[in-house]
Amino acid sequence: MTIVDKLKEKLHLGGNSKSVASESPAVPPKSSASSNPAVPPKDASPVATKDSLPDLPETEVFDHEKVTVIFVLGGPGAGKGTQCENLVRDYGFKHLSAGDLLRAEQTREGSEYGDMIKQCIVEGQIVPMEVTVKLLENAMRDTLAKPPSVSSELSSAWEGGKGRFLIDGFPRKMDQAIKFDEAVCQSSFVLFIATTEEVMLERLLERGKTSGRSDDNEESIKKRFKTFEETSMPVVDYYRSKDKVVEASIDSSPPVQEVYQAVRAAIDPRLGVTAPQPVSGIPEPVAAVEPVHDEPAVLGKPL
Ligand SMILES: Nc1ncnc2c1ncn2[C@@H]1O[C@H](COP(=O)(O)OP(=O)(O)OP(=O)(O)O)[C@@H](O)[C@H]1O
Ligand SMILES: O=c1ccn([C@@H]2O[C@H](COP(=O)(O)O)[C@@H](O)[C@H]2O)c(=O)[nH]1
Repeated sequence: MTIVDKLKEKLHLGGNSKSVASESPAVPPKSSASSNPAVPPKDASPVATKDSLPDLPETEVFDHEKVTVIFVLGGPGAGKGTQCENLVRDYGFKHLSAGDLLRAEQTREGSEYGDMIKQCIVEGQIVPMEVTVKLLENAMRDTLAKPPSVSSELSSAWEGGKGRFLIDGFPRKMDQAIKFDEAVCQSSFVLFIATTEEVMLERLLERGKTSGRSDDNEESIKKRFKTFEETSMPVVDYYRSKDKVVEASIDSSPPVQEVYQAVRAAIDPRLGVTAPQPVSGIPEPVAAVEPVHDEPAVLGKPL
């Protein structure tokens, strides 16, 4: 068994993907002074060496004809998680936050990646994509094996191997976008929400009073803004160039419910949603319907 195989076994990151690197002889990391191969030297940007990272599959693991993936992007504190909660309730999505998965892996006992993730998060840096993509792949597999309970109107979204995921805060870097679309599941579209740095800073500092997050402080927040502009906005632009962003941006400055109205109006046409039935029972055209927030969306054909 190679070092890579052993690491994967310890990490529970193996999945059922075809391993290429694990067949090669293990090459110990050269640049890290740490005994943990995934931890970068203190003065370097936190990059793990290729050998210490999980292998990823080469072709799509989940059939995008059955499994719908929507990426939810926006700056730190723009309100992605908040809007996802609403969408889960009304559309029967499974919400997967890349940040939450990384934080869970960071504190998982025995994780070889814990220190690296911790350092990346506090520095506002992007964790090497192999780790995040594998965590997402595993979470999707687990969810499809045990689908969430949804209302009867929405149950068809999870039948016969089908599923629908909101992947929040991912992809943050071009390599992640390309790898996920190619090897995990081709994404359907991107929901992009945006507000000013001033608003995001205020929200995050407020959240930081109770969140316990190591990056909800002014120093980390500024670094996260920089990474978002330099590394993550090109991802949004890339999807925009492929006409996969629902709107140029949804302004997330107004109150939550107002933002949610804009979110629903933007995603419904892409989802093929038929309007929630009005009291009279006569369906109205989608464009004319003011979203009814407490009613589930009736989903049309898969994307
Ligand atoms: N429209 C809004 N108006 C006021 N406060 C909001 C709004 N949307 C979200 N918030 C608050 O702002 C904070 C950040 O929101 P949220 O956690 O949803 O952002 P996020 O984009 O997921 O952040 P991160 O990228 O850091 O995980 C939360 O405390 C949330 O309650
Ligand atoms: O794809 C990703 C997503 C997140 N990260 C790291 O996690 C933190 C926090 O992310 P939130 O979405 O705000 O919860 C982010 O700043 C990155 O350090 C990542 O590396 N890759």
